[in-house]
Parts: sequence; C-alpha cells; structure tokens
Amino acid sequence: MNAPKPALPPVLQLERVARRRAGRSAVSNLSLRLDAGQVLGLLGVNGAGKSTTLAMIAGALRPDRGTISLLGKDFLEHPELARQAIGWLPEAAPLWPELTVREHLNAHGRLRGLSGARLDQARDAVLERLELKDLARRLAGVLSQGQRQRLGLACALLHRPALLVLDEPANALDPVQVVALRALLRELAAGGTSVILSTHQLPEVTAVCDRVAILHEGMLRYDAPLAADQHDALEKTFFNIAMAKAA
Ligand SMILES: Nc1ncnc2c1ncn2[C@@H]1O[C@H](COP(=O)(O)OP(=O)(O)OP(=O)(O)O)[C@@H](O)[C@H]1O
Repeated sequence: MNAPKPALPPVLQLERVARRRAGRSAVSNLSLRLDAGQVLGLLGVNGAGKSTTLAMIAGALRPDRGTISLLGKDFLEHPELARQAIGWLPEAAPLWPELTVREHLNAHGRLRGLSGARLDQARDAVLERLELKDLARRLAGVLSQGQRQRLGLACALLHRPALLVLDEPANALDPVQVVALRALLRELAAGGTSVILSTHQLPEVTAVCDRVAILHEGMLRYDAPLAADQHDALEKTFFNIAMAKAA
C-alpha cells in the first residue's frame, strides 16, 4: 500500500495578524488560510481593512503582530519569496508614465529574474492574454484608466506567481473586460494559481470566488465557501455585517 502523501502547506496563511495605521487599529487578530487554486473574495465597507490586509500579504506593509506564511515558509524571514511567488495589483497600478507597456513588462520580468527567451515568452503571453498587443509601444502616461488597470494586471501575472493579490481588479474596466477578467481568474485558478481579491462588487465575488471573507472594522466577521447560486444570501450576510452597530 502506498504511504499517504504529506499534506501540502497552504499557499497563504495568516495567523493573528494585526496592524495599526495612524494610531488606530486597521486590522486586528486576522487569521486566514488559502489553498492552491482557491479564489477568495475579500469584502468590507470603506475603511474595513481590505487594502491594509492585501498590502501586508504582498509584503508592502509589515504586520505589527502575527505571522504570514507563504507556501509554508514565514514570509517575513524569506522576503525573496514575495518576489517569486506573489503577483500584486494594488488599488492604483503603480506605473511609470514615461515607459511603454512593453518596457513595463520587461522591467517587471527582470525584477523577477526573467531574461532572454523566457522573458520574451512571458511578456508576449500576457500582452496577448490581456489584449494589450496593440498598445505594446504606447507610453503608460497616455493609457486610459482601464488600459492602465490591464497593464497592472499583466505586470502582476507575468512571472506566473503561485498567489495573485488583487485590490479591486475590476476598477475602471468596461463590461467586456470585466467578463474577460472573470474568465482569466477562473482559468488561472483551474491551473492551480490562488487568488485573493478585494472588491465592492458583490456580483464579482459570486462570479469568480469559491470563498468569501468579510472584514468589518479590521476584524474578520465571516469566512465561508461560496456556491455559485448564493448571490442573495451573500448580499444579506454582507449588509447584516456592514450595518451592525459597533458593540
Ligand atoms: N496610508 C494610510 N495612512 C494612515 N491610515 C491609513 C492609510 N491607509 C488606510 N488607513 C486607515 O486604515 C484603516 C483601514 O483602511 P483600508 O484602506 O485598509 O480599508 P479598505 O477596506 O481597503 O477601504 P476602501 O474600501 O475604502 O478601500 C482605515 O481606518 C484607514 O483610515
């Protein structure tokens, strides 16, 4: 009889993570786990702590307390893991106006250790997948908001990270691109990529996520699997949490 395979470590695990900002608690006592191929939607009203949480996961903000591990390794002790294993799209894609779309992708690829034919292949694949081919030689400074968002996504995806961290990824996308983004995220998840995304759009969550977490006043108030037909139930849960008065 074959010995049972050892369980894989979660792609992402947060344990009792806390962070204060401007002297106030922004996130407290947050524990979350994400396995390979899961798509987790992070919901919450303005100021609930979503962006702070995603910035900590992406390594851009250090937690005051708690641990974050990536593929079973403490992420603060192995910061190089973030570069290899995470693709991050912050709330506003950080772009250099004087670089072209293609130059952005080259720069991101090199930062992630890609070069030569591997870089060319990775760059051309995301240009194609995010419908940016015709814009490859355009300066980022003259892109529309939705085009900037697609370039930000392309930069996050380029090195095929194990974990994609997306802060309101559908922002500024037109309805055609929103549908294309949904298909892209489902396709990545089917290939084993894990995704954590924050959004204010409940339909986005029901369309692409298999789990939902709701933050309120920096605390995790809900974390459960989501079936495809649960839009109304999710809306009810969200409003119950969002409208609750602080205890
Ligand atoms: N750069 C900052 N400096 C100081 N405090 C901040 C900063 N960014 C966020 N905060 C504070 O941290 C808390 C959590 O904010 P955060 O941006 O994480 O919430 P959010 O859920 O992403 O909100 P939104 O939906 O409005 O984007 C809020 O009280 C906010 O005022």
